[in-house]
Amino acid sequence: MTGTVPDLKEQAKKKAAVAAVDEHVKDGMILGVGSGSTIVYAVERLVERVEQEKLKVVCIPTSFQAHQLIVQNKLLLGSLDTTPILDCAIDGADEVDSDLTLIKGGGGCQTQEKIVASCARKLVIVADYTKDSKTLGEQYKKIPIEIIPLSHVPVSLKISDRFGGKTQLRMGKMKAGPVVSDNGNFIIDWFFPEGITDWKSVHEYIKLIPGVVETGLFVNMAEMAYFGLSDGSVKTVTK
Ligand SMILES: O=C[C@H](O)[C@H](O)[C@H](O)COP(=O)(O)O
Repeated sequence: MTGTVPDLKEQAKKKAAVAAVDEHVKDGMILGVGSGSTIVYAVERLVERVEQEKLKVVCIPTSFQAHQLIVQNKLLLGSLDTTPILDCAIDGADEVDSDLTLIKGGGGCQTQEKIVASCARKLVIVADYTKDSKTLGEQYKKIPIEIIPLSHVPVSLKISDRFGGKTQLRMGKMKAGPVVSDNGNFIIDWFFPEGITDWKSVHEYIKLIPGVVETGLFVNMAEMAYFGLSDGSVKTVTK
């Protein structure tokens, strides 16, 4: 059986990504391109459709990774400077609750992802079945928070004093020292305690702590989520 579970998960990511690109991408649109492993499948499908249907789609990246995917696949690269209003953004998530509140930033990209999503008429999430939860924390136990480097100790203290739980400065795997985001900042992972329900207030409180750049909580932003399931089907949830 070893090896079949990861394959199922990859298939589920791909199914969700293909379904979302097929339903939401239209000729002439400005599209936000998210970050992470699921979005790679969305870009693959986008490339197929652009080639087959001769679509003109301007792509706005949400990270260095997304920028590279767009450039390497010879898609049309745009920016928020020239196109600050997007028709749609397609992105992954680390966990999605039944209200479509999201945890994002497992790859440290939540700040640019949130900026791009905030400029889009709709945010569509693509994910596999392991991300589909009733409440946040069922599967993913932490909120990634991007911070200005010198603030990591006071920000961590303020979060754990107010809400409990435990914070951890994200450390590099190949790099000595902390992970540095695409914006030159650090990431704190906050392992939150059980029982939190008002994620909007949590986000607002943390966001106002000096030094915090952005949280990985996306509240009232996603309009629709596509989850690839283990049986090969796709579940959609609409706000
Ligand atoms: O920082 C990373 C992003 O928020 C990703 O969209 C998120 O971590 C989901 O990534 P994946 O599709 O690899 O699970």
